[in-house]
Amino acid sequence: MVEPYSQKEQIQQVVYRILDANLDRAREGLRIIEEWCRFGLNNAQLALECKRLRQEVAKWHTSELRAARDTPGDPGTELTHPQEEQRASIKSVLQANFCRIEEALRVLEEYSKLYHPTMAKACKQMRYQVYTLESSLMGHQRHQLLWRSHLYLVTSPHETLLNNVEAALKGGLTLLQYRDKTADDSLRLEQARKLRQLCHIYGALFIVNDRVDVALAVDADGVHLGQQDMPIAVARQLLGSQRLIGLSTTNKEEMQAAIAEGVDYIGVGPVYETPTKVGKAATGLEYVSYAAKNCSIPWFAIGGIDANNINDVIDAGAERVAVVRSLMQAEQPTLVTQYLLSQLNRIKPEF
Ligand SMILES: Cc1ncc(COP(=O)(O)OP(=O)(O)O)c(N)n1
Ligand SMILES: Cc1ncsc1CCOP(=O)(O)O
Ligand SMILES: [Mg+2]
Repeated sequence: MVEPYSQKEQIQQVVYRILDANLDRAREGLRIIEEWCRFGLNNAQLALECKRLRQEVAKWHTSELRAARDTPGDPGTELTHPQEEQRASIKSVLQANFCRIEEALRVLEEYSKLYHPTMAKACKQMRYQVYTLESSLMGHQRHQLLWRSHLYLVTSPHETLLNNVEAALKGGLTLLQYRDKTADDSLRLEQARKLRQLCHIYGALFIVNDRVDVALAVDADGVHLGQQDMPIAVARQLLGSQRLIGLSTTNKEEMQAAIAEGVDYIGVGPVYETPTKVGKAATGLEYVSYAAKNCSIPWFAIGGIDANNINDVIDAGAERVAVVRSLMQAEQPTLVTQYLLSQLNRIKPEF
């Protein structure tokens, strides 16, 4: 006759099942992240780190734990949240899976204290390593998208702000800056949050003008600073290495200083005088040509650029432009976005 499990043994079986399920969960999540690093980013270093973590997790997946598995008796297999059935972008897939791995490692850490204290310590360490991996990967994604972005919409206050931005996103915009010099902070935060959410859905980068605190509060991808704003070194300390910092420049000295200070991109202009930035002298196309020859980081020509003159700016060497009025005041922002992008993507003849 088979002896029934004692209460202690029953609890041990439950702990083993929890450990078994969460070891699987952590490995699966890591594999999902690894596939993106490998095939999506072609980044061997990040893929290798995922693989190393996967193998470290697997080391703890002993036959004793596997033997406790009881899939038919698990009421959790049928439980899914509607959000799990659809994801808006690769970013959401990655974020959801990082969350899954981190939760699984936290569960492993707590329950393995009842099983193997060394395993608990190892899981804690792995959780911190996954946080580091997450921030490197998200930083990498941001930089890749920044380099791929050729049109940058800087917003101005507008009654239909969200609609205009969404229309531009529909036209292929991948980089947005929230700029409002007069709103009070509660409106600023509310709008920043909504815009960030919109950008998230469309897989676009979201940058906040001037305000590092607002950028952090809404988990923006970065901040855009001017020459009179917070020093870059202080902003970098607050934002960390994985978020983007842009800086406005009007001449070659400012450009070289910005590169030396480690900003991720610069604004080049105002190329033309503009009512959006009253009193700021135009740099002209000369500075655009200088940037084309000398700037090693992404740069955006800005100031008075529209569908009529974009080709002059492109001919002066610009591959990326930033606009306010051209899109914020457009009747059909989707069409204008598509037009500006088509001009920026036009193949230049090689001489
Ligand atoms: C892409 C880009 N370039 C330049 C600016 C101007 O920034 P700044 O000089 O700080 O002026 P304000 O925008 O704060 O008035 C920008 N915002 N974006
Ligand atoms: C914020 C800023 N910085 C330099 S020019 C400019 C405004 C550009 O606005 P517009 O595209 O409407 O001329
Ligand atoms: Mg500023």
